[in-house]
Amino acid sequence: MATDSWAQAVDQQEAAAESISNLQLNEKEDKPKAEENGAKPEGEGEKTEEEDKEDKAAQSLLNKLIRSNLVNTTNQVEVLQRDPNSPLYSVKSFEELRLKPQLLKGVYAMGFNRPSKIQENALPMMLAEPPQNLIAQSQSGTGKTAAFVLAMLSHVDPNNKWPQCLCVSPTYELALQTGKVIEQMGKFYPEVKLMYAIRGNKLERGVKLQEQIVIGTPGTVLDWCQKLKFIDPKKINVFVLDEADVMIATQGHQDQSIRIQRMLPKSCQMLLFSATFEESVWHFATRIVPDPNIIKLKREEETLDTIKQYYVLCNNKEEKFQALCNIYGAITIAQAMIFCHTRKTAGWLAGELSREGHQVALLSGEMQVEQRAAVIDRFRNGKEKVLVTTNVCARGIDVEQVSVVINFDLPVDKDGNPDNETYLHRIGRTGRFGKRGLAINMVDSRFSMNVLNRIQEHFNKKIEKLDTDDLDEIEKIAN
Ligand SMILES: Nc1ncnc2c1ncn2[C@@H]1O[C@H](COP(=O)(O)OP(=O)(O)OP(=O)(O)O)[C@@H](O)[C@H]1O
Repeated sequence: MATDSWAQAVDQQEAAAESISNLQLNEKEDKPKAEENGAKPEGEGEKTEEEDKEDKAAQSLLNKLIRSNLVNTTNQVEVLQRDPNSPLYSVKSFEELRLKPQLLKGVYAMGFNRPSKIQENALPMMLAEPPQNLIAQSQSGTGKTAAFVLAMLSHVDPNNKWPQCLCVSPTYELALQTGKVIEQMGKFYPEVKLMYAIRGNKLERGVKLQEQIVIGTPGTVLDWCQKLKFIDPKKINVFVLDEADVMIATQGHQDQSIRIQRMLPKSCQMLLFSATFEESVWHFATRIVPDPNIIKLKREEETLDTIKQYYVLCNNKEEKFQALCNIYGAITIAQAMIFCHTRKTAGWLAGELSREGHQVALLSGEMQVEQRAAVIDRFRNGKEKVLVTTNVCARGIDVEQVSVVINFDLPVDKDGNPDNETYLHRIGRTGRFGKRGLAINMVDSRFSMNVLNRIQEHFNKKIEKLDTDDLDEIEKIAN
């Protein structure tokens, strides 16, 4: 998807300060032919699900909405200190951090008993005197937000009635989510006030903010510092840039963030967080954060080792549906996720399945993020047994109890090449959920057979053929 259209989407969203649904723009009619053949979607200016995938901001928000606790990982944190000779502190308890009592109370009230893996190292660095700069990368749900919120709250002086901490987030909704964490953690520290620098928030000219923490989107924060002078950037002593990987998807946001950073004093502590760390994020991070300490926590690797993989040969989507019914008729499936390439197929399939009497949940790109979060929640709680979805909606979402994954359409990128990474995400398991699983791929054309073969080669794991007209054969795969 072109960066420009994404940028435009974000700008519109900020301007309207409305719901996240504005991010799902202008979907035109799907092209049924391409979809039925399993061929790659052709699109001139058409926004397909694969392009929606780029919608990282919505994905990130979805993850936040459905996450109720920390993501566990057995990987070790990697720490690169700016000064390798200085001792490396890590803490195993929040007491060791000598937090203000009202903050410690806030942390415990949130149900945190001990620092998360990334917090063990990040918190001592962020709270050190003199302040240290930090670039931290770890997947969503590992405790980054809680860490920098605690650092901001620790560094403000509530007696000073001006902004001292500035936090920029890629979208209005993400800023609000972080704001909620600030409010929760600062519950017993009511002297500290928070202000949202987002486009819908209009202040009178000439006002000087009295709130100690300002959180907002880059464009508005820049305006408030530069043009409108609501904030004196020279008095900021902590600058946080959150979700750097989402931020850089918009060129405008990158430039604005850099311009904000340049207005801040040299002594200001700079902190940058990202869920991923590709080259472009790294390049941006080093422009925002001089002399950084670096903390990285690797994602847990997914593997196909404990998964039995099959494919079924069909001619069209009706046959694929029939094959699915045969599978359901032969084996007991507690919960399954079924992936389709387009919203249209997903909608059709969900309808057919519920006509067959299945309790089906449908996740679709035109749903608002909050609605999607609610659907995932219901499915997780077992209220529905089948979740039909396109890739974009379910990306990065772990539903531990799902034992069967069906690729009604195989994952391909926008050029029609196999999307191995997505295949692994859908089907693979991390060590944590090391249960055995079953994956069934529907093949309905020479094109999709070719995709399947290439996926097989890529992972060097055999995908067995399954005859869904043979009930005995299907029964065997469940054992
Ligand atoms: N030390 C902790 N103990 C228990 N729960 C924690 C701790 N730190 C954070 N959490 C909780 O874990 C979840 C994820 O934390 P947090 O949002 O800080 O992670 P993140 O890495 O910023 O992820 P995201 O970018 O998706 O928000 C939240 O529900 C948060 O309340």
